Amino acid sequence: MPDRLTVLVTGGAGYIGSHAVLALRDAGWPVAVVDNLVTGFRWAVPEDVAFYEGDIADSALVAKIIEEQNIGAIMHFAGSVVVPESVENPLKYYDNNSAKSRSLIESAVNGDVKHFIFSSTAATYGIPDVSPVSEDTPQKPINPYGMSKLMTEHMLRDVSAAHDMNFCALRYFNVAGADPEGRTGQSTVGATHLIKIAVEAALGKRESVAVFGTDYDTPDGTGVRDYIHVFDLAAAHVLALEALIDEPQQNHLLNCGYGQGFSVLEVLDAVDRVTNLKLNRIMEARRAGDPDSLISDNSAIMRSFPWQPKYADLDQIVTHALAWERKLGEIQG
Ligand SMILES: NC(=O)c1ccc[n+]([C@@H]2O[C@H](COP(=O)([O-])OP(=O)(O)OC[C@H]3O[C@@H](n4cnc5c(N)ncnc54)[C@H](O)[C@@H]3O)[C@@H](O)[C@H]2O)c1
Ligand SMILES: O=c1ccn([C@@H]2O[C@H](COP(=O)(O)OP(=O)(O)O[C@H]3O[C@H](CO)[C@H](O)[C@H](O)[C@H]3O)[C@@H](O)[C@H]2O)c(=O)[nH]1
Repeated sequence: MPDRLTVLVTGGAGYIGSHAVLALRDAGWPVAVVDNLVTGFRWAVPEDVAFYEGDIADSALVAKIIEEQNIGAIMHFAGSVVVPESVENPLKYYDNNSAKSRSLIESAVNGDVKHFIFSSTAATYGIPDVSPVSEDTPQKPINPYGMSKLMTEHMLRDVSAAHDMNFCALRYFNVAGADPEGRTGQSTVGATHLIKIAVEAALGKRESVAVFGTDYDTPDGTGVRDYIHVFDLAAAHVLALEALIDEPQQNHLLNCGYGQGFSVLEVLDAVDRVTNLKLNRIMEARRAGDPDSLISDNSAIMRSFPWQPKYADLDQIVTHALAWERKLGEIQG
């Protein structure tokens, strides 16, 4: 069993970060969180977790946290995540995702932090020529969001070669669902993700769900994605931490998905099934920049870590997303 170092989770008040905090705690890892609460929520972090409100680029603050909490590893979720916004305002993304990651990595090196886990994305692949997509598929992002993340992957590769730090970049496919115990979930205001939107519609928070494009080169003409339950994704982060500690010379670049695709219509059918409702679907034109299909080849993560997904089931993902959406209604009043 590796030493119980303390893990600094950046963006731990956000959607995926708050699940990682719970997964780490459940596995017995001491945790601290830094978050500037731009899109996150203070209440999403348990009271007994050390919480620092501030920016990852505030080097004095990060140095203080590393010192005070004896940080041995960083899980870096903090960032800006809206693809169309990155097209309109690329400098925001190159600042918050690339420049500020550079600053955080520098703080990690200066603070002698030995392990770094980074939230990367399938958006670094752009529109791949192959399906499923493996890690050696050329990374050709088609938007500033994907490019801003790819730049950070490159920084980590170079820094780990020059300094005593190893890293794991996890390239998430489509993250969805919520903590099965209902402790946290996706609370993002104005979210654009399909499953979040569909459960909002099921609860009457929206009138309808738009289906963006019906003429894709897919079996039913709508976009196909590989949806991964956020609980299983958080578990993969804990395994990544343990792998980095066990083998300090080894880095990992790994896709996170189940290797199974579902179309937009299949997702909406699942929501109908789970809720016993019929969502109002509005067929619309394609959304700019959407690939037909994005499915992960997940054989590398299955080989590298003892990862055993528990919720690789679309109906389970929808059930948990729906339960959280209900609870969120109560929290928000
Ligand atoms: N949601 C997805 O489907 C998805 C897919 C691939 C990758 N990712 C990546 O996962 C990470 C988490 O995404 P999420 O969906 O949980 O988003 P989120 O917006 O819910 O979480 C991001 C958190 O980071 C905080 N933050 C942002 N900039 C910060 C800064 N400069 N300093 C300190 N805190 C800051 C926000 O307040 C928020 O709590 C992101 O890096 C994102 O790019 C998400
Ligand atoms: O209201 C909606 C929302 C989405 N879609 C469709 O549903 C699919 C999934 O769209 P999402 O917006 O849920 O997710 P994306 O695949 O666009 O992108 C997500 O996954 C990417 C990686 O694959 C990036 O990480 C990105 O940050 C994250 O939002 C796409 O075919 C999209 O066109 C609709 O039809 N209607």
